[in-house]
This record gives sequence, structure tokens and C-alpha cells, in this order.
Amino acid sequence: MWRRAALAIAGRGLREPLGAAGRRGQSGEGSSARDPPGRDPPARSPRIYTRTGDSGFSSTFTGERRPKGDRIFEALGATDELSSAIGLAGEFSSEKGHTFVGQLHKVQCMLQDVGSNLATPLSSAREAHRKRTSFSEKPVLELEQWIDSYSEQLPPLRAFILPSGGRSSAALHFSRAVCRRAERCVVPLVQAGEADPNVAKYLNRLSDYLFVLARYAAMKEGKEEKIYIKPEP
Ligand SMILES: Nc1ncnc2c1ncn2[C@@H]1O[C@H](COP(=O)(O)OP(=O)(O)OP(=O)(O)O)[C@@H](O)[C@H]1O
Repeated sequence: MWRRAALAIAGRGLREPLGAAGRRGQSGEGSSARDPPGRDPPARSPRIYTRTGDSGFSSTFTGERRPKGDRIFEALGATDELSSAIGLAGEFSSEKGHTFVGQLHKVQCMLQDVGSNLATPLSSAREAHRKRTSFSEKPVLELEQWIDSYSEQLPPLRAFILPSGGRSSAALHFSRAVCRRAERCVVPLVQAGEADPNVAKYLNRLSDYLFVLARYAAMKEGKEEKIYIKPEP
């Protein structure tokens, strides 16, 4: 249910929460005989579970039921993990007063749109679905601008950089690695014509952005980036 609510928001209301709200309406929940007369009943949140996923199947935005092991849910899950990793990196970076925190927030919002596109397999999407969940090239170009502006400020790479450089930097490197996994999940969907090629491009560019940003964060914090040194045998 959580993801469904997220999809509804990310997809600009692309899908009503199916279960809880509807059931609440049908069962007449919302006020009860136990509410004291003359007072508004306390507001209740809809249940976040519907139990419809317990059988190991879940729904795409187009209404198909697919096994939870389907590559669409793999890709959705990887995107969700990526946004969570970036959220953690954003929190560490915010503690250090980094100015790029707003960009990370924007990236997390874009990842919700990535999820909306992935949850809408083109083979079963109607025109209205496609319109609501399309993903343009614009955010890819924006990432490229950000990458270029940080790259210009960084010392040249002379060795393999290891994930390090303080908490913000290390968390950004971790996000980069999760991003590359999300990309590996998405590419087969794009190749099968199920997801927009711009989604794969976005993830490909995002891992470069996260790499550059990790180096930038280490530099700004004056933290050492560990480099690869061939281990002694
Ligand atoms: N394990 C999962 N990993 C990634 N995406 C999922 C997973 N389970 C479901 N989804 C996607 O996220 C949406 C919302 O998730 P939710 O947990 O509500 O689904 P569910 O398990 O089918 O339902 P419920 O939790 O109410 O039984 C689903 O419609 C599906 O598109």
C-alpha cells in the first residue's frame, strides 16, 4: 500500500488507493456509535495494508497482476532503495551544510516519476496511462549540467577512488552503487519496450552525478579520499 500511495502522488494522482479508502467507505467506518455526540470523530488514516499482495502477486499501474518476482517489481524495488540511499546521503550532507541538498531532493522526486514509468508497462498501457507516466529527456540534461559544474571544480582523477571521504561522501558512493543496480534492472525493461529509454538514460547519468558529488563533498569537507593501493601479497 505504501508504494501505491507514493505512486499516486508521484504520478500526479495516477491511481486511487484501491483498498483501504474504498473499504472504509463501504463499511461505513469514519464515525461510530462510540464517538461522543456533538463532537467530530477523530480523523482516521486509511489502513496502509490491503492484504492483496499476500499471495505473492501485485499490480502494475495498468491493472495487470504479476508475480512479485517479476522484473517490474525488481526495478521498482531497486528504485525505491536508491531513493532511500540518497535520502540518507542527503541527511548526512545537510548536517554538513552542503548546498547540493536541494538537488538530491529533486532527484528523489524524479525517482518517484521513474517508478511511475516503470509501474506502467507500455505493452498494457492505454494512451492516458502513457501520458501520465511519460519521462522526458529534460532531467537527463539537467543532470549533465550539474555534473559539468562540479567536475570543473574537482582535482583530476589520478587513481581509483574508493568509497570514502567522510560520511556524506561515502553515502553518496553507496547511492551510486545502488543506482547502478537500479540501472541493471531497468535496462532489460527498456530493451523489451516496456519502459521509456529516458529512464535508463537518467539512471546512467545519475550514477555519474553521484560519483562527482561524492568527490565534491569530500573536497568541501576537507576529507581524504582513499585510493586503491595494490595490497601486498
Ligand atoms: N515487494 C515489492 N517490491 C517492489 N514493488 C512492489 C512490491 N510489492 C508491491 N510493489 C508495487 O508497489 C505497489 C504498492 O505496494 P503494496 O505493498 O501496496 O502492494 P501489495 O503487496 O500488492 O499490497 P498490500 O501490501 O496491501 O498487500 C504495488 O501496486 C506494486 O506496483
